[in-house]
Amino acid sequence: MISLPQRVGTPQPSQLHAALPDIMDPETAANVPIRTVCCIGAGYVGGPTAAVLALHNPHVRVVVVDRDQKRIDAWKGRHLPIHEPGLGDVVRAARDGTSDIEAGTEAARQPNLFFSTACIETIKEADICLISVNTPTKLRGVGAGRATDMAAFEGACRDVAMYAKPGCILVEKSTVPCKTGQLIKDIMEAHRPGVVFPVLSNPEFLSEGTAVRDLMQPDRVVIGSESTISGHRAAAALANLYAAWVPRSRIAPINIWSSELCKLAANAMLAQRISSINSISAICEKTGADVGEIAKSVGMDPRIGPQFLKAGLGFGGSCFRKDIASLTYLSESLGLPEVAAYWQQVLTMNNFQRDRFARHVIATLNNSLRGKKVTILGYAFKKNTGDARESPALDVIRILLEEGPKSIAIFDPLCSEADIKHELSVLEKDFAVCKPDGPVEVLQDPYTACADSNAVLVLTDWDMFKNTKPAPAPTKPTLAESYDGATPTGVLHITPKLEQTNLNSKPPTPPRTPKISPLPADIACRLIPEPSCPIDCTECESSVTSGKPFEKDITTPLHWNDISKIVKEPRWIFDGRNILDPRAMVGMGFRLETLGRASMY
Ligand SMILES: NC(=O)C1=CN([C@@H]2O[C@H](COP(=O)(O)OP(=O)(O)OC[C@H]3O[C@@H](n4cnc5c(N)ncnc54)[C@H](O)[C@@H]3O)[C@@H](O)[C@H]2O)C=CC1
Ligand SMILES: O=C(O)[C@H]1O[C@H](OP(=O)(O)OP(=O)(O)OC[C@H]2O[C@@H](n3ccc(=O)[nH]c3=O)[C@H](O)[C@@H]2O)[C@H](O)[C@@H](O)[C@@H]1O
Repeated sequence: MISLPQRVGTPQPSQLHAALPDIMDPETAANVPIRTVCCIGAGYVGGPTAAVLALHNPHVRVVVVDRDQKRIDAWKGRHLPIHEPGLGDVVRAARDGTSDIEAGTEAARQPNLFFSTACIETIKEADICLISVNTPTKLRGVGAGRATDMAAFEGACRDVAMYAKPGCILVEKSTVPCKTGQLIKDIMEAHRPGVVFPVLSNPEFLSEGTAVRDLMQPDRVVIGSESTISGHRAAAALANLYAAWVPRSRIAPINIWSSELCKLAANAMLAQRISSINSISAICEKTGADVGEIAKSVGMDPRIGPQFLKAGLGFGGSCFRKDIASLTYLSESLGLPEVAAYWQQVLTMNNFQRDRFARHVIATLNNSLRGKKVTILGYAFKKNTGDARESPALDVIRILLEEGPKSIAIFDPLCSEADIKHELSVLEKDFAVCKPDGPVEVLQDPYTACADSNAVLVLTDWDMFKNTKPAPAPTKPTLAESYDGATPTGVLHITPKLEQTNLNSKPPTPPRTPKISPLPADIACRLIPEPSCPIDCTECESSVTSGKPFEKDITTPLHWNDISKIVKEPRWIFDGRNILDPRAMVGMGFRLETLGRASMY
């Protein structure tokens, strides 16, 4: 059990402390001018958040620091360390500045986004420090497997406590257990007794693959603060930075404990919907009901809504599982075992889903994988990201390996071979996994991966794997269909739609993706050209001299018809994401198994 501080959560300031300054009043923010922001942690949250913040606050210096030199170098270079639609342009505008259109008429934008490993020096200069370091699950010791490992977070707080200017605002951007604000105050007090460091909670709600859109047009920006004058002033200063592009009506000042807990609650509730529909999918398979039809009809009830009702292998990624684990641990620590058990069941159902999928594959292949090749199409935990962390594919592969397959070939359009192998290395204690000794091979070409395969498993919902009929394109792209994040004033670029696959012909190659940019047109047209990569750049997929773009191809549809000719009879396909059109697949000679439908194909 963890011992939580006994101080009571702060009541709503507006109700009890009429004399406190109004957080949403720009006048309040004027008391705390922000010139330098330090963002600690240059990962999936820190990098994009800092870039969007810098883009919209050109007069504020934003410095992202990380201990990982390689990551920082990547942020400074042409190949950013993470793939997010539109992110490259945002980083370029803020990091490199823009050129004048006509010298003398319009001033060029000066660079105001910087990346550095000089953590301490940057913290010393900062008016505000956003902590966006990793907060994974503890692997050993008290609470192992459930409690949050706060080592990185505490380390960052200590650095701020020791080196920041008095009055520097410390912001929890990482997802942390409820009451972490108190822990921070205790760390600050231990290192700098008597010095005021306002602490805010400002959880991040972005999703990978749509991070720039989510940051550009957030549903809400939650700012949790203490009910003190300094707390309110600090919250007003942070709100003011966001107000540069977010309508103030979408900025929600709340009490700090609510803010910390609302992040865990939001992730838990989203994950709960996925487990709920997945539980129904298991019933569907035994009854002849179709989970897709159920999700559609249930989601038409406006009280329920259609989102997060897609049945499949269950949720993966670095956050849902660990945040629910953290919530169950918190509940138990508070003496609420029933609450802990309730949320634990969401995780149990998630494991059940991928477990029964993998076991169904094995059962269908006559309960033996000896001498057989299995192909995994898609490793990323969802489409449009190269993030290989906590993918459902890992659990599926673990179960398949128990059956001693001849080989497992993996293809993912974006996840790097190194990242996939790093994830698979956790299996090494039980199996020799990767070649040359083990059976697993990561391949760059989906057709080579599928050749001579006894079963092809679709484990990520990549658009390029789909063969379903797209919805008719609207005359004007909606924001969701645009670059995945253009601002209303920005340049809208339409993501190419996949054409319907004719059963007997190759799907047409879509037109090359137009350049995608979330930037307003006047900035987009003034980006400073990036220097070419050196000819031997290891990050480039192909040499720049070949004339090919160096971005990985995530749009060219897979030619299922070609795959039907190279896999082994009876051409088993197991669709773990329900993205394949059964009739089209059967028409090409495949035998298709899906989740949430009785097996009839
Ligand atoms: N990945 C996502 O989509 C989202 C993540 N979150 C939360 O945001 C936090 C960060 O997540 P990610 O960005 O995915 O993590 P990440 O692992 O991609 O990045 C964290 C970075 O922090 C650096 N770091 C750790 N300790 C440091 C220190 N003391 N000084 C300087 N750098 C340090 C690491 O080197 C790493 O590069 C987590 O709490 C996560 O739960 C919240 C919303 C979305
Ligand atoms: O705290 C976080 O890290 C973030 O976690 C999720 O974002 P993310 O994990 O990037 O991606 P999601 O789109 O939520 O998908 C998570 C997993 O659920 C799966 N999923 C999603 C939706 C669905 O209907 N069915 C389903 O199986 C996805 O395939 C994926 O494996 C939340 O959506 C974000 O709001 C949150 O900020």
